[in-house]
Amino acid sequence: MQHAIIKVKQLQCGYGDHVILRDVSFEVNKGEIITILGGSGCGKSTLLKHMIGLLPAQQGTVLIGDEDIISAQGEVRQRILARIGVMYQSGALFGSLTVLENVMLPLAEYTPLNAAAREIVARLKLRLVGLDAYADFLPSALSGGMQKRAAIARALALDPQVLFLDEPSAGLDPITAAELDALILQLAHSLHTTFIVVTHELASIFTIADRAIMLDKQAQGVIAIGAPKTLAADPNPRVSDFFTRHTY
Ligand SMILES: Nc1ncnc2c1ncn2[C@@H]1O[C@H](COP(=O)(O)OP(=O)(O)OP(=O)(O)O)[C@@H](O)[C@H]1O
Repeated sequence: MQHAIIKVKQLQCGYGDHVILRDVSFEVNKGEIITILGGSGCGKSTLLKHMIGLLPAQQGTVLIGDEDIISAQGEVRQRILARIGVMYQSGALFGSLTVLENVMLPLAEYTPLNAAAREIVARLKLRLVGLDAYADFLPSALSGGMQKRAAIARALALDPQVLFLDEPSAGLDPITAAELDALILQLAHSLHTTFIVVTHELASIFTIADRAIMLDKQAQGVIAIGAPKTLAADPNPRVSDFFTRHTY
């Protein structure tokens, strides 16, 4: 039986009174890789930011496990946040800290581990993403693809059940982007982590996604959910045209 680890229910999100997405409802099963798709400005990042509790929802709930990240406060909120890892589009590594120190940061913030234990855990995460030899480098000394891997290692620091990635292949060449896809698949299979990935990249979508959620600016919401192959053959052209790069 499938076990939903995330349940988004009638979520309405936006900024202030301005609504970007309405009535968004879907579930994500444990271990699934879900991609969030849609044209520029349709609200992919906005949805992601609501799902990680960074922005207040106008309506609805986002259950992670059985707890609502939207309304959670204090200790409950911290507990939910410790269950998720996030990689932002830019990678957002601290430039003045080494790669190892970057990965150790969440461990200092959320765990009682001492410095020696934090280092052991952080080195393990760097090994998982193939960067163990680069622990003492500053992020600026790494290539774009390696910076993304380091950011994923940091997002993995707390052994999250769910990893959110915002456009992980942005700015990468196709070969490096494909290597990152392979890493995502490897992590999903070996750690059974659930992935929610915002991406425009068709190659990535077909490679990694079990299911895709398509948002639409005009509809202000979800217009399709399903396996990429199914969406590519959807009778609604607003869905299938995304896969053939048809423009309006
Ligand atoms: N901080 C903000 N305040 C007000 N409006 C915002 C803010 N951030 C984004 N928006 C608006 O919300 C809408 C959705 O933006 P969002 O960045 O979520 O789209 P997206 O699908 O991720 O786009 P892209 O693919 O271009 O990154 C856009 O119209 C954008 O102008």
